Amino acid sequence: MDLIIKQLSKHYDGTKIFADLQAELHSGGAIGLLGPNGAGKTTLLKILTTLQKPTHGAVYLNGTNIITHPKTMQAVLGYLPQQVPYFPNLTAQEYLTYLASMKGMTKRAAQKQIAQLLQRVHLDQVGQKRLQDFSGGMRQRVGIAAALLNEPAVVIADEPTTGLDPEERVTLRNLLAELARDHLVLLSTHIVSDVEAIASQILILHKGRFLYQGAPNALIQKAQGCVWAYPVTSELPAMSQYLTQDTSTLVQKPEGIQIREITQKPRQKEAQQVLPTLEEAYLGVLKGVVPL
Ligand SMILES: Nc1ncnc2c1ncn2[C@@H]1O[C@H](COP(=O)(O)OP(=O)(O)OP(=O)(O)O)[C@@H](O)[C@H]1O
Repeated sequence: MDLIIKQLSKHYDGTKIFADLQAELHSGGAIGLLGPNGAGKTTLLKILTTLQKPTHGAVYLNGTNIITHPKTMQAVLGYLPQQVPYFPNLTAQEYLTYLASMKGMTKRAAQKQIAQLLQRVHLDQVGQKRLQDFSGGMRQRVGIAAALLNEPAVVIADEPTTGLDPEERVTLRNLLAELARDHLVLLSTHIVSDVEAIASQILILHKGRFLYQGAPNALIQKAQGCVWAYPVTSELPAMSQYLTQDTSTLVQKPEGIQIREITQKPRQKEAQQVLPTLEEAYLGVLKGVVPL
């Protein structure tokens, strides 16, 4: 599966959200769309899912423009929206059966597929429980099962891990990673560790354009020389003096406390260059410190 984005722009009431976006997305490894709050990730995903029209531009799915031929995308799409529709009184099984009938599946096909999907998202033991008794992570997994009804080839998930505890987040992203083996999986997030764990390609959307697209490790390489660390000896309450810039973080190490700074010119003489994390590389891109 190939999804090609060509000169895509979106304006709301004359305000530009993004302009002239270009990208080539291929199946085989999840694709992470990263960007701060308000960058336009949801707007872009809604255009890719054909829920919204762009102001200009085209998106080709295996060569067909889905802006002019939305059914081409709708026929192969599984979408996990930011807010999974919530029917508290339905059991997981009832909810999925209802959605399957909306998608025109026969009762028999639906029953078989729902049983398989509940197993795939590790909810087969609780299929008869009401959604009101599910945790946030379990509801997100019901959302994934719903997105996978009718065996879509493209899965698009909008901030799927937001609000989940660390264990639920790992379960969900492992599920997305597994799906990415045989689906085109695109997920948006502002949480770098989500894409770090599963994405083979990342797109960074900021100030209306893609600042970076490529492999996560290539971004880390670009950020070499932009992250510096130095030890500090003060007690924790006095640390705030080192953290006055939003490019600095405090890190607890077995040997003591370190300040890590994203900059080309460290302020402290004793600072040593260190290997950037993906999160630091991402922040460095947003702040214009990492040369692209
Ligand atoms: N229907 C709309 N009309 C006008 N402006 C809108 C509309 N929908 C979104 N916007 C604006 O577009 C910008 C991008 O919003 P969007 O929800 O796409 O960002 P996002 O990256 O998904 O953010 P978040 O991570 O907070 O969900 C925001 O400034 C938002 O206020």
